[in-house]
Amino acid sequence: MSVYTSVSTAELAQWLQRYALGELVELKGIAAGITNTNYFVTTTHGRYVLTLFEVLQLDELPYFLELKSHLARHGVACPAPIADHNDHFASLLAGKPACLVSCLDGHDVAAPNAAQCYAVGEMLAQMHKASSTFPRRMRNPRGPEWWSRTAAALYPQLPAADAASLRSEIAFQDSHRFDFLPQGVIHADLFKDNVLMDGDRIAGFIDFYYACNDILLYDLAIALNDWARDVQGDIDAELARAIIAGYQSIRPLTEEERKAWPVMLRAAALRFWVSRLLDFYRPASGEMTYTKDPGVFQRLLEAHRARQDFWL
Ligand SMILES: Nc1ncnc2c1ncn2[C@@H]1O[C@H](COP(=O)(O)OP(=O)(O)O)[C@@H](O)[C@H]1O
Ligand SMILES: N[C@@H](CCOP(=O)(O)O)C(=O)O
Repeated sequence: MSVYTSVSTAELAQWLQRYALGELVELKGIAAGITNTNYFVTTTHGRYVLTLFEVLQLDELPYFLELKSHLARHGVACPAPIADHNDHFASLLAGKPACLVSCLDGHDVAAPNAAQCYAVGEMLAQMHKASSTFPRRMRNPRGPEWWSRTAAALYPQLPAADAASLRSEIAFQDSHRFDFLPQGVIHADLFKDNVLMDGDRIAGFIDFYYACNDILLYDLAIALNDWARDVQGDIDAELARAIIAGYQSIRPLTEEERKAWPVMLRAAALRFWVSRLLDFYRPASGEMTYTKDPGVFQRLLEAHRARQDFWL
């Protein structure tokens, strides 16, 4: 149950007075989620999601909340943050930075079909286009400098063959930088559990807290590596083609992006292999995460290395 910070109805009713949302009717904890505390909040005006941030500080929130607001304003499916009477999206509640966003219909899907993959690709391209006018910037906290530094700290703990494989991929990625490719705001973690689906329609992208400015193609690679992965852990060609086709229906890839695509798929697998290794070997004390299997992305990376056809 991911309710780390308890909020009483009295405390919330008092806090809600800073909004034009009516009176509190119901407060219900949300079991899903890993990092933050989430509640469904029903008021006399409607239904919202309350997030209490367990890691991010109040002054770190504007990029993420203003990005969601910008995207929602442009019709991208994502929760819209609600502003209070001071025109702020976030303030302290129960000692934690907290915000309210619109509540979306839909659920995450564990085994998507091709139509759902197409819809995710299409919405991702819409997000990339809509964020081109977003004025704030955020560097990627988990880019090449981070994965090199993190891997260096992990090598002594890894089995020798895994360390060698990781070293060789980092060297390969270092020799293939693509800073000249189209850049913009990327979600950077568009896994299946970060998209709410209503049938084949996208109800909304959620969990924007790795969003940053980076290479757009890299975001498509991150999404494909999760959405199109089959139960054996390799990529299902039909689902891969669907997500790429959905993306290109809105933003066709350039010739340079098509050339970079195989390397980008490997970079996207590397990033999550390293973060899962970090969680596995160095769980931060008191960190409230469930360890996910790093081997999933190690095997996917090895499959990408051996591949000839990349579904373009
Ligand atoms: N705007 C929303 N509308 C409906 N449900 C939401 C919304 N935001 C989050 N949820 C629900 O809360 C769960 C946890 O949200 P998530 O952002 O993944 O949390 P965490 O930041 O803790 O990982 C989601 O799986 C979803 O069920
Ligand atoms: N989608 C990632 C995990 C994202 O990080 P978290 O901090 O939200 O757990 C993965 O599956 O590795």
